[in-house]
Amino acid sequence: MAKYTIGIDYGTESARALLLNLDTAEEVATAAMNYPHGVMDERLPNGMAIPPDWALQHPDDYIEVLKHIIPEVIKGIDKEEVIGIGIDFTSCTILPTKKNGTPLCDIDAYKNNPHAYVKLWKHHAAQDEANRLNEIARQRGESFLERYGGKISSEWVIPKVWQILNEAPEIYEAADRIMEATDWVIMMLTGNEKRNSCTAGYKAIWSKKEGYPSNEFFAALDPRLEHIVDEKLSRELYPVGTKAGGLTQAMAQMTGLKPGIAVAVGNVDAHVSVPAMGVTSPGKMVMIMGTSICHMVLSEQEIHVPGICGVVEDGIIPGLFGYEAGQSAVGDIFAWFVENCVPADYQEEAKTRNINIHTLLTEKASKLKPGQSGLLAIDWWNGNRSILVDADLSGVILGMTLLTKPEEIYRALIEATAYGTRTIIDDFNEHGVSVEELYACGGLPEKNKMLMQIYSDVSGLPIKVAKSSQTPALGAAMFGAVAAGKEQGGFESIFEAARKIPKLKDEEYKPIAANAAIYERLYQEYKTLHDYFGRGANDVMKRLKAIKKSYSDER
Ligand SMILES: Nc1ncnc2c1ncn2[C@@H]1O[C@H](COP(=O)(O)OP(=O)(O)O)[C@@H](O)[C@H]1O
Ligand SMILES: O=C(CO)[C@@H](O)[C@@H](O)COP(=O)(O)O
Repeated sequence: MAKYTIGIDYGTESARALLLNLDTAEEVATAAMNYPHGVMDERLPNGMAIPPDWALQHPDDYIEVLKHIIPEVIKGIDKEEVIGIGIDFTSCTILPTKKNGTPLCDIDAYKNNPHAYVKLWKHHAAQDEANRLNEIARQRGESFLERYGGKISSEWVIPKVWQILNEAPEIYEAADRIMEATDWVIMMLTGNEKRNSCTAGYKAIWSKKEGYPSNEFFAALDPRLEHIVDEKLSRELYPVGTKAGGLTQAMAQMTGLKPGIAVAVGNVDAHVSVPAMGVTSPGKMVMIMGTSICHMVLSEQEIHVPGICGVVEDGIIPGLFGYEAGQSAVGDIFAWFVENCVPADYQEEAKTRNINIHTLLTEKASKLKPGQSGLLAIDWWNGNRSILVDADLSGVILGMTLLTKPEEIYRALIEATAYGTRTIIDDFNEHGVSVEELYACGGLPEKNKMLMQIYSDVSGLPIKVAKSSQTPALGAAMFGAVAAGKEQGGFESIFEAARKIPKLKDEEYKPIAANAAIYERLYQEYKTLHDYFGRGANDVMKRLKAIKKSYSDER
């Protein structure tokens, strides 16, 4: 009898399911569904306006998608053959719930309060709280700061929860639990609150050696936060690959699966992608390239690298220190350009030729040489995650003239994101976490070869590409097989899974020397601007943002 597992990848706009044949390593079927409520960044379901920099989701969507995508991938196989499920999620994505897991936004008394909903990873409205947290942590000499590159991001658990407390204390009070969405879905699937140590490590300031920050630290932030860990989070955490429990009868009925099959503890999209590319050793950076990019590296040592998102022992692969850095907008910047800045004759040409605007712009941009447009951009359309860790920074395009063409701007934006990645690679190398090769997965490597060549030219490194178009879902399915265990037909460890399952494409991108030489000069210019706008020499971006905010405060 064949053995299968299912991986579910919860992305920003949609969830994807993948059915993996454990004997042949074949991805038998995939299915995707957009979240019915999408990303709520302007209005709540009742039409109420949401302030700027917010990004919410509806937790009911996470269950709704399962009703459709799981039955779709298991069509045609015997459900007895599916032995496990793993999931991965965008993170840090959190929600307030009652003790039994009921989300507060599903309770009439709270459904009109935006703080009762899921705060998506790219909710950037807790920057004030993050700034205060960092200030207080620095004053107190808190050792945890170093593990997180010197700063805690506004995207993470504590700033987000503190924002709830500041702006909606009644929601903080009513929440018995504040959960990562990945742990919440696992609770819904198994009935068990078994939280994973990966999200706690990267997003909630927990470490295997030191645990959470002390209650005194939380009290120094706000006396009402003193017992946040025991009252709203949990000190009981389980390493990735652990079985969280068996699939409940109700969920089995809803999805068409067999009750009791193994469900792995929750995981994160970027982190599951590392073994899903076959990477289980140092020196190789895995880039998950889509709306944003996450940069993941392993090392045998714990080194404090400034500006990264974090280093967590066992956070990606057991026995190694897992490093994460990232850019909070990449594909999203190109999407913004396509939606807002493309003239009618380009739209018309794309329509006549039946190609999408990205393809048209890329075709035109491919004819340009590095530096030929005279443009240089900074990629901070959604703030800067690494290495400045500042959501209040914004984008720049420099060098525009009356002759500047859309494809020149499009290429400059792609180059800007490549410089952002180069800054991160240099930061790791300079601090002793070596990056010698790049491994790429996600939507962008599939969609844009020019972009991949630019990344190789700008970084000066070769790039290998995943064969799977659903690498996170594949990784989640691999962890599902580890949770099921060898006896059930799964795997003994994630190392065994990473040896047997992943495949790479034959094509590999290699730097083109002539391009790399010009990009080196352009990158030096980027670095000068990066430090000028990003390190306090000129805080114009923050001043502009403050003026902009004064309008929304008036409302
Ligand atoms: N041909 C293209 N070239 C560059 N970017 C593209 C192209 N087509 C789509 N995109 C961008 O890819 C992103 C989606 O990437 P994908 O990996 O599919 O999504 P996600 O990050 O949500 O998993 C969008 O932000 C979109 O703007
Ligand atoms: O930050 C993380 C992982 O730590 C990601 O979940 C976040 O960047 C969202 O990724 P996507 O762009 O939705 O693939």
